Amino acid sequence: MELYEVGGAVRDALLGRAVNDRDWVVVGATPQQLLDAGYTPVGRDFPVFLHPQTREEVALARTERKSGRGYHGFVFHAAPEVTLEDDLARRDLTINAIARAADGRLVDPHGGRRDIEQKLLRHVSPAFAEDPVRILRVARFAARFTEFSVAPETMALMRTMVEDGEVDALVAERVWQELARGLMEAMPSRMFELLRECGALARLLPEVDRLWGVPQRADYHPEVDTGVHLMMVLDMSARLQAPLTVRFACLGHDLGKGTTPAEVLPRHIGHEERSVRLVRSMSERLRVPTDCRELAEVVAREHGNVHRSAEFGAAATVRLLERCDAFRKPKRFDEVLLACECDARGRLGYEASAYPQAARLKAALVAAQSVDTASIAAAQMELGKSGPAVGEAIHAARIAAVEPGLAA
Ligand SMILES: Nc1ccn([C@@H]2O[C@H](COP(=O)(O)OP(=O)(O)OP(=O)(O)O)[C@@H](O)[C@H]2O)c(=O)n1
Ligand SMILES: [Mg+2]
Repeated sequence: MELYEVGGAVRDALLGRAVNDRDWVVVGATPQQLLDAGYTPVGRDFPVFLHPQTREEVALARTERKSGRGYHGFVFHAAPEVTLEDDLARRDLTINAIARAADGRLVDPHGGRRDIEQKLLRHVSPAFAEDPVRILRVARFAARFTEFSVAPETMALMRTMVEDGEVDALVAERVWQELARGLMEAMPSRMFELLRECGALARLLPEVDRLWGVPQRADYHPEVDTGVHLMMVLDMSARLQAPLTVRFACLGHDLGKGTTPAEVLPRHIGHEERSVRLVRSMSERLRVPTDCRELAEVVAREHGNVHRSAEFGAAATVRLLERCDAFRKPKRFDEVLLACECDARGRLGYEASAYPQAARLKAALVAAQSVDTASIAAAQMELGKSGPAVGEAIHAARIAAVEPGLAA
């Protein structure tokens, strides 16, 4: 049997990028031979094994045939007579279909090196269409390899796949997995722009797709278009190295602007509440993890208030902190502020602006946290008061604690 390194690791090495996970393909072996050599099988029917020492993934060379729609219905054919070339031919992109033998020799039947030089994301063969997840993969590779463009024939194929309803059959988990990865790349906007271009965004995230063509007030938003603004906010979240929770909150914060009645435009009165509902339904549909979803809801609801908080007095400031649940979740509150900063700076001409609201609210939270809630509660109990009275006394003490700092 022969082992070849394949896929992302070979690509990334040729690109001069750091290599994280390595994938291998083995040719001329049976599953039993691998088991005898100490490899551990992954899953049941999938011809993938873990190397006895390195634990890296080693897959039997295989061909794939699709027997159904969406992400179900794959039939694998792995046998000792399947060649390396057969295996490379079933892969998604030419840059991902290069193999490296143990002696360093490259096997590159689809011009992967040429496409790396020309910075092109190009599909290997029409078999690309057998796996609709690949549309999302191309989009997230575009967000990562920001210099690369999608070959016109690959874009055309992606469009046809969308028209054929292929992305409608994708399961939520796979969509979220790819979206989450793309959000974490260097230029998330490129993922969404590509998905939009091939029509997949309208199928997968209609509430996001709808934002293009929706105007905003030019005095707040010189870029005017809501979709353009959203892309700037996402790229700002990458520039500020925000975690996934924050990037997802950025994605959701203005969804409500897509359902503003035409006669109100370019104003968006009450868009925050509409955003919250849309974030909620989108999160449910995609099975978005709870931490992402909860942060996104808070940011959707409160981002306007956080922006305006520069002019808030002590009482309004404490109410904002309480609505954000900042006392119980101070770390999450930092993320709320970071998402709001991305929103404020994700506007044409504001990219380098300061966001003093964040420091001001953080200082207010620290001041309000100094309030000794336990002894206030005890004192109220002593007076025979309970529940709401305790809450009011704590609230008042927090306002008093915040006041001096805001005046300074
Ligand atoms: N839907 C898919 C998934 C994977 N692959 C192939 O399997 C390899 C390994 O897959 P994976 O690790 O998911 O992607 P990488 O290309 O390694 O990218 P990453 O850096 O994100 O791991 C890919 O390079 C590609 O050749 C494919 O053709 N179609
Ligand atoms: Mg990989």
